Amino acid sequence: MTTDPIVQAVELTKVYETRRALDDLALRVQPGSRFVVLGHNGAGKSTLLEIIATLRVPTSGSVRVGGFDTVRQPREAGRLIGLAPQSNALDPLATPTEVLDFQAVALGLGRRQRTRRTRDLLDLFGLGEHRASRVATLSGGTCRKLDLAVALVAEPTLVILDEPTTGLDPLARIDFWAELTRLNSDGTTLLISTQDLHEADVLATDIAVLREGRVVAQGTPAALKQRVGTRTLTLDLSTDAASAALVSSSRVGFLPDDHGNRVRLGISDDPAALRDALTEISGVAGEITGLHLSEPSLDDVFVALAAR
Ligand SMILES: Nc1ncnc2c1ncn2[C@@H]1O[C@H](COP(=O)(O)OP(=O)(O)OP(=O)(O)O)[C@@H](O)[C@H]1O
Repeated sequence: MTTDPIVQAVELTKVYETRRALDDLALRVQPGSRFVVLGHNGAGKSTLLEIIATLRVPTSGSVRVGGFDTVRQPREAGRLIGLAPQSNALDPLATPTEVLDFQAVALGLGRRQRTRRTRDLLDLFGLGEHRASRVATLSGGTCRKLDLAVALVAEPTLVILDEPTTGLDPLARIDFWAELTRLNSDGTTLLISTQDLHEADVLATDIAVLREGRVVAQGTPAALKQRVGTRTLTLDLSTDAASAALVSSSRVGFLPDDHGNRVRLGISDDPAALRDALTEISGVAGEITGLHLSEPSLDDVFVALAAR
């Protein structure tokens, strides 16, 4: 069964003066997914998210959100979207209660509705104890939760987050990822940009890898890893000399590692390749002191794509 995408970008191009930030880009985001746009600095992530969020106009091509064209029907499209921007745009002197209430006023909610919505969102993100503290005194993680709460005031079906965990410490990031997953489990679609491979791996149901304004790969994390990554066999030998001898004589392609006594081999499921690798390992000079097989990672995906 196919469902209509919540976001569909077609032949999307954005040129800033002479700089082509997006180049004939195509993208489909399915409802209910956690869709991560992954790319280095300058890949075009913010530009893409801002066009989808109706904040920028493309040079050519189009984006539809929930079927509404973001240029011709920005109000209709915008009603479906909650945006948590990249930079911290919160007023440092306001309290979380005031920040949320201000957003509710901007959306035209009545007083009773505003009070209820503010209270519910403070509860949802465990922000109750900070309700009357000034934003300037809150931790980075708490501010990011408040950013997310602001994006949710309008009860959007699509939440867009631009590099949401930049600057957070590891525990705050894990906590924030849990909030995002919980939010998504209620059916909200998440569209997230990041340059962090680990974040993409933890969060994404779908990933689009962006490079120089183009989608160079798209799929589930598992599919992307399978597509470009082979498993890696790591072997520790008792001496550096034994590992050097294996590397120089290897026919299956053992490579040296930073650790002098360690060698690595990219390995596939092909039975003949496996047999050849095992034959070489069994003939190794010296003792094998460690053996480890690791699954392909998103790092492998990135390295493979960067080499093309
Ligand atoms: N307002 C602008 N005027 C001119 N060039 C811009 C503008 N905004 C972005 N660019 C350029 O467009 C390209 C894409 O930028 P964008 O901010 O979309 O990338 P990004 O992947 O979000 O990068 P980052 O991770 O650093 O935020 C970059 O080369 C950037 O310098």
